[in-house]
Amino acid sequence: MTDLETRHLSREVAGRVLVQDVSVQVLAGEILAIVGPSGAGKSSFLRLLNRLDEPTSGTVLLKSQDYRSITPRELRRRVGMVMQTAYLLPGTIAANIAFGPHQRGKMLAPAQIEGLLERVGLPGLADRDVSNLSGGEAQRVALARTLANDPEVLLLDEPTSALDEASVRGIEELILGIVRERRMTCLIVTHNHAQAERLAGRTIVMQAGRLAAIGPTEQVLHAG
Ligand SMILES: Nc1ncnc2c1ncn2[C@@H]1O[C@H](COP(=O)(O)OP(=O)(O)OP(=O)(O)O)[C@@H](O)[C@H]1O
Repeated sequence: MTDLETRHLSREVAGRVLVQDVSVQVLAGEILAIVGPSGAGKSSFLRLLNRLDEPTSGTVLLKSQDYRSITPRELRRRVGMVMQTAYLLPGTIAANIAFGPHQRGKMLAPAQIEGLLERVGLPGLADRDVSNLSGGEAQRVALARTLANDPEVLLLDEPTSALDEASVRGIEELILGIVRERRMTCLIVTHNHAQAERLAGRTIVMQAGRLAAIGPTEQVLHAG
């Protein structure tokens, strides 16, 4: 089943085309990698998918529904995003995780917060202040914070590129496990081809804002 579809998605800023006519269908439970040279528009493309940026033309369908008919807040709940560096709010880990649901008037019980922390490998750390977390721990909190919103789609923008090699593998395992368990749809921007091969069944190559290739990861990355 197609969970997320882009139709002729384009974004132009000041006469410059950042994303050009990208049409792609992503299936429920699928991890799709987005690779390509620096400046190819990978992050720009991802940011269109939860309307952090507005497309100039084209649209996105979420479970066949045009995303322009979904309020931005609801859209961002359903389409969660984790960036290269975790932008956490000052305070405790628990407060960060409770933030999204709280904004929608929903209080998370301590047991729910602990359940999320256990899932991301940080049991018992609810009361820890986020100011002294390692990069890997902060990314785990960012993932838990996103999962607290119960999203259907997970957007990951270079989620491990700021981490040391040991943390990278841990976060990759976590992503694979979570996507499998929750049958989420996941798009991950990565410059690391080995990572794309470890995580993604299919891969998109972007070049100069366009979709230059799409297909099974190994096939796409070893073509030409
Ligand atoms: N808001 C903006 N206004 C103008 N130009 C922008 C804006 N955001 C990004 N760009 C430009 O658009 C191009 C695509 O940027 P983008 O960050 O999407 O590429 P990328 O493929 O993710 O690159 P990288 O791998 O280096 O992160 C770049 O040339 C960038 O400078």
